[in-house]
Amino acid sequence: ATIQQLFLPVQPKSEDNSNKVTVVGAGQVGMAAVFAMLTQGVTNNIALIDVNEDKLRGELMDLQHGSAFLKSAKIQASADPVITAGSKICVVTAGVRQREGETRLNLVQRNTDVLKMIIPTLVQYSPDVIFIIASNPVDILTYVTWKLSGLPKHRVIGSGTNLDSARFRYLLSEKLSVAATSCHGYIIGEHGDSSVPVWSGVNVAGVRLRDLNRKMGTDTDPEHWQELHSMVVRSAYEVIKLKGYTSWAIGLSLSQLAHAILTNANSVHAVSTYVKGEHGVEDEVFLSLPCVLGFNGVSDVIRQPLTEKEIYQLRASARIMVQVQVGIKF
Ligand SMILES: O=C1N[C@](c2ccsc2)(c2cccc(Oc3ccc(F)cc3)n2)CC(O)=C1Sc1ccccc1Cl
Repeated sequence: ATIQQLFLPVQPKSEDNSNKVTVVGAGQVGMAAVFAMLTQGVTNNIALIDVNEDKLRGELMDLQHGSAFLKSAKIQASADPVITAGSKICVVTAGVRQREGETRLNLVQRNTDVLKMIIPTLVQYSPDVIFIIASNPVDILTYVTWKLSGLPKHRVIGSGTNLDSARFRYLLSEKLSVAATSCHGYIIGEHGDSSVPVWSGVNVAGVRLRDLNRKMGTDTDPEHWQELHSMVVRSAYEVIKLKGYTSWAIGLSLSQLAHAILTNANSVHAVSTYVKGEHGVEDEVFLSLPCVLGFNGVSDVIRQPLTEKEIYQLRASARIMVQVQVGIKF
């Protein structure tokens, strides 16, 4: 037959799971992350999990139809977690969205109930997995995943303020007319409205902007740099109002985190990590700090010198995390 004539079989093809990534949740964030990882060549082995089988099938077919434009990607999609076996990374975007007027604790409990069903199974199929949590509220759900997974804390990471920092760097790049990749600055702490910009670290080519304007980030700053951080928060709400969700920036940020881990880059990223013992935080909470990411997840946390005010804000967030965490039914 034709195929026999075409091929002389030499040996079975190998199963390569060396860069296998599972994405849980085929929603806007999950699919943006999948698309970013495939088009950036972060991985060519993806398992996509969701409860909605029709959505999964549609996304799988649509992605497979792009194969001629991708580097021989192997894409699987199923509601059955067996396809995730042997994953190096599992990106969790699954979760329910906050309802009108819903309390954060209620949202946390509903998302915890989702995680209770999937995290233990994912660890069984991929015991060496590293989790990257993107579901909200991300800092608390990263803690929940750590507890449910039983994995060491360096193997459970939250996207945290990676997106906040990316938006901050974009706004800075617009203000300075310099590429965002050359504008450095970290937003740390609790993801979202209460995040903490570390003004002392904002720099271009190592030149600290605060050395040029000592009032930077204070209420008496004539240049109102604090406005840049407020814009980070406001733009999140603006995007929701305009398109109903966010996807591209968070998808790219998740792809970058996966890339750092899969290539053992040891590059530094603001991600939500176990911060007990740092900056005077005494509780078992996850907040964002600059972390060195490689094959084993977080290898180091960067110890930035912080102002009294920055430390106070971190500790205030830690107290709020604990208040919500003690109310969670595992
Ligand atoms: O860009 C984003 N889109 C979001 C969203 C909401 C519905 S779909 C996606 C979004 C936007 C605004 C508030 C908002 O409020 C929430 C709601 C629940 C929750 F647990 C955390 C934040 N969520 C999720 C989210 O975390 C971001 S990033 C962000 C959010 C607020 C301030 C600063 C930043 Cl950097």
